[in-house]
Amino acid sequence: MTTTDESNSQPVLDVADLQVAYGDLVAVWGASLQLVPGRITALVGRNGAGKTTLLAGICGLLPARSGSVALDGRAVTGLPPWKRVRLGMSIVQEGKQVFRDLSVHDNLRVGLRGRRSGRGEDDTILAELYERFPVLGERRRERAGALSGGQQQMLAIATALAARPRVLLVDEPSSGLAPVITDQVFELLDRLRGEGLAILLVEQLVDELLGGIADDVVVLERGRVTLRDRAANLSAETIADSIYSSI
Ligand SMILES: Nc1ncnc2c1ncn2[C@@H]1O[C@H](COP(=O)(O)OP(=O)(O)OP(=O)(O)O)[C@@H](O)[C@H]1O
Repeated sequence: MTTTDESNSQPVLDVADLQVAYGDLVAVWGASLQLVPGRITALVGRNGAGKTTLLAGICGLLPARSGSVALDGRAVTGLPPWKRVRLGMSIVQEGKQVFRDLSVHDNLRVGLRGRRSGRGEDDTILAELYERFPVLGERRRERAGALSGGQQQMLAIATALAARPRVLLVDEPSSGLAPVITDQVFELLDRLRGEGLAILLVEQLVDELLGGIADDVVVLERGRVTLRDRAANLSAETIADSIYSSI
């Protein structure tokens, strides 16, 4: 595996030697990575490499077989997902995961429930989200299922943001979206990075990643990390070589 210097910032998320399995089928064999505030780490690899499984292990949707996950230095490895959300880690799962039969507003209210603090701030957070996502404000009373695919993806991200995370895990947000909408999603992630979020982004669009959205790249191949480096040090060819190294 290739590794280079990490950022000077303290990691907010530290994943160490994490192994995740479905019964006897081990899908992730001891993956390690760190996320720091204000940086986007891209997680790439071909279909079935274990990216979604790794995200599930990090956020607690799947149990760790071994290894650890620490958030701000606190071990969260054995905690259920909702507790990790309360501690500051939110996930946007693949496939525009929204409650299609609930209104836009009620979807966001579900997201608010992930927060640790009381309800006093709910209106402030909702107002901030509608300011950030004006189209969601305009369509707040409509069923989420009536939104376009891009708007549903934005709603899924907004719902994750309602919990005010410091770490955001995002699984292939470009999936099924037109390039112009994908650009909008990446612009949003760029702004969130600027606001200090630590982001782990599963993405197949390697050219887009190297075009500025990724600060760091982690390649997963058959459940193992085969490359970890700053995006600035990498070319699309290097990444492709690593992704397909075992063919
Ligand atoms: N629910 C499941 N039960 C059993 N095996 C699974 C399950 N989900 C995924 N797998 C297997 O785990 C391995 C990793 O799958 P995973 O979905 O994490 O890969 P991925 O890199 O996210 O792929 P993709 O890019 O297609 O989403 C694959 O061999 C897959 O078949």
